[in-house]
Amino acid sequence: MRRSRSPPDRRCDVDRTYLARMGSQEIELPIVDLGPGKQAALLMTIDLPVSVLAQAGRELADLVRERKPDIIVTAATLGIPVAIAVAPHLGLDEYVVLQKSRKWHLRDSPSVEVTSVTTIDAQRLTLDARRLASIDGARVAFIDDVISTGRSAAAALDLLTRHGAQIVSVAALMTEGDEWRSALGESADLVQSLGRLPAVTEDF
Ligand SMILES: O=P(O)(O)OC[C@H]1O[C@H](OP(=O)(O)OP(=O)(O)O)[C@H](O)[C@@H]1O
Repeated sequence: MRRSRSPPDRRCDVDRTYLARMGSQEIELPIVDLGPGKQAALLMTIDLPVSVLAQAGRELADLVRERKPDIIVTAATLGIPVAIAVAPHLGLDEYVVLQKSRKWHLRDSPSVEVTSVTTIDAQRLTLDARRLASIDGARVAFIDDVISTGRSAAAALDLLTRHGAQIVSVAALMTEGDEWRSALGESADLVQSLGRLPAVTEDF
């Protein structure tokens, strides 16, 4: 695959990749279809080299640290490696995952419906009832890989605040476009990230 060395935020129209700046690092992302007439530069944390994600975790922790979180909460699936990369740099050994798989042991746990930018059908974010005590009254940093429409983060914040969380940061490796600002409302001011991807568009 031919690599373009264009600066961040330049669109690469031939090789179908996009070079983005994520903190101190440059990452090359595939441009993919996200439904009829919609394309995006796709950041998948499972496709990043371990060393790149580790460095990003250090740098995202450097941003979040000033908010003094007691605990990190993330959303399955692709936010999990980000939470694990960030936590040690904040001196945190515990994190909570809002799960998406329907499980017998979660059938009595609180949940909320969500449809993200990538998904075709609605999913549910579930907060394991056994972890409610870790959330109630805690300063929570919600950490995800990407914030695009903002619907996942907004749903997560709704679920967490209903169970006593004080949200002090909504952090992501990258934001995508600006749609998330309206979805998050006042909580948009809490967003921290290492970079920005172009909006999902018809003509990438
Ligand atoms: O701002 P939004 O439009 O909500 O998009 C962002 C969300 O989309 C992705 O998750 P996805 O729903 O693809 O699930 P996955 O992590 O399980 O792949 C990503 O991990 C975020 O949680």
